[in-house]
Amino acid sequence: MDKAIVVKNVKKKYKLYSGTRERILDIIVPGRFGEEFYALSGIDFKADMGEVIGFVGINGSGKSTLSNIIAGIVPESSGTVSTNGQVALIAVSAGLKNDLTGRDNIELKLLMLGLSKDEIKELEPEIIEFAELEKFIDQPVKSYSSGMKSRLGFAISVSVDPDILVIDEALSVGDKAFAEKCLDKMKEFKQDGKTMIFVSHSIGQMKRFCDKILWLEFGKVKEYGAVQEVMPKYEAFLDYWKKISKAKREEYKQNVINNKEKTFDIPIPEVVQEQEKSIETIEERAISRMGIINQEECFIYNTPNDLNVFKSAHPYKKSVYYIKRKITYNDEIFYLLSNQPSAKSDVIGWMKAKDVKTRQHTTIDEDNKTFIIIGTGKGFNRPWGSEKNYIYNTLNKYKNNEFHVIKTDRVGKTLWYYGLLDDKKVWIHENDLKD
Ligand SMILES: Nc1ncnc2c1ncn2[C@@H]1O[C@H](COP(=O)(O)OP(=O)(O)OP(=O)(O)O)[C@@H](O)[C@H]1O
Repeated sequence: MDKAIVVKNVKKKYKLYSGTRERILDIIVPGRFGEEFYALSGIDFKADMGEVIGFVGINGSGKSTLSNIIAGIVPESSGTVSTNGQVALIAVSAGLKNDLTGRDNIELKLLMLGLSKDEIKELEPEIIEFAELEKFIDQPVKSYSSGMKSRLGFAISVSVDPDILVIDEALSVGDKAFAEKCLDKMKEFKQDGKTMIFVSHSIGQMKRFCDKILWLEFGKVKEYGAVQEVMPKYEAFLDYWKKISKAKREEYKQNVINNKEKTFDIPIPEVVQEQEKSIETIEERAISRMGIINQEECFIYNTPNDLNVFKSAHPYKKSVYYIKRKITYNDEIFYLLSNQPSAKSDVIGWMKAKDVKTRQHTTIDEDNKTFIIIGTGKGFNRPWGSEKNYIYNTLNKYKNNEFHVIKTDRVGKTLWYYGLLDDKKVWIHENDLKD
C-alpha cells in the first residue's frame, strides 16, 4: 500500500519566556534566555492512502502542533514529514485574513493554491453556498463568529479537492447541523480514497469516522492502532484522568516526559465492539423527577454517548433540578438536569444517575387553596428546594399569615404548595402549613 503520510522522529521545540523582557533578551543574546520545551518529542507514524487517522489526547498533548506540521503551516524543529499529494488544513479560522471579507478570503486562498481567476469564479458560489454565508460573505471576517469562520474555512478547503485533508477541531465550533454536513462531505472524501487526519475531542465522532487512532501524550505517541483497539483504552484513561488530583497528574506527566517506568492504576477496558454497542443501546425516555447532585466529584456531560465533553458538576450543587429525560446508554442511566420543567429550555446537561439523588415529581392539581403559615421552614423557588433555592430562608416573619395556593405538586411522598407570598412566588413544604 502506498503511504500518504510518513512522519519520522519529528520534534517541535518551543521556548517559554517569563515575560517580554526575557523574550527580547533572547533575541539580542541568542541561546541565553528562555526555557526550552518540547511540544513534540520524537513522533513516528505512517498513514496509508485512503486512511482516516484520528488524533486524540488531553489538552496540550500536541495534536494541533502535529497536524500543523503535517499541513506545512508550522515547521518541525527536527525529523521529517513526507506527504504524497496536496494537503489542506481545516482549523478554526486557519489561514483566514480577518480584515478581508469572506469573498476576498476565498479568492486569496484559491489564488495562493494556483487557481486561475476563471476557476475561482466558478468555485466561488459553491463555496458560499456550502458555508451558508450568503448574506455575510461581503462582511469582514473579523465580524464572523467562530462557527462562521470554521464554515468558511471548511468550505474553501474542501472545494479545492485536496489529496490529504487535515481537520483540526473545526467541527466543534459550528452548529450540529453543519457538523453533520461536514461529516457527510468527509465521508464522500473517504469513499473517494482520500487520506484524512481528524483532530477532535468528540469520542463519538472519532469512533464513527476514523480507521486508526494516534493517541498523543505530552508530545509522545502513547498508542497507534485500530480505532476499536485504542479508543476503549483512551476512554478508560480519560475516566482515570478526570478523577485524579493535580499532584497525581503532575507525577504522571513527569513519568511520561522522563520515560520512567511506573504503573498507574488505570482500569483496563473490556474489549467490546464499542462502535456498534454505542449505536444500538441508547434508549431515551420521558420521565418526571426532581434531582439534587449528591457526589463530591462528578461531571455533567453534553451527551451521554460522548463522555469526553464534560464540565464539573461542582457549581451546580446545593440546588434541585427538574429531570424530564432519562437515557440508558450501554446499561448506564443518565438524567438530563434542567432549571425549568422542560427537556429543552434552560437545560444544564446529562449526569450519571449514580451521582444524583432523585424523587418522583408529579403535579397534583392547579386548584386554589388557602392555608395558614406555621412559621417553620423556608420558601423555595422549586419544590423540594435546597440551599440555592431559597426565596425566604425563614417563614417566621409570615407566621399566621394566609398563603394562597395556585398549584400543588408531589415530590416523593411530600406535597409542595405554590403561591404568592409578599409579591414573590414560592414553594412551601406541607409540614410548614396548616388548614
Ligand atoms: N507557539 C507556541 N509557543 C509555545 N508553546 C506552544 C506553542 N504552540 C503550542 N505550544 C505548546 O505545545 C503544547 C502542545 O500544544 P497543542 O496545541 O499542539 O496541543 P493539543 O493537543 O492540540 O491541545 P488542545 O487539545 O488543547 O487543542 C502545549 O503545551 C502548548 O502550550
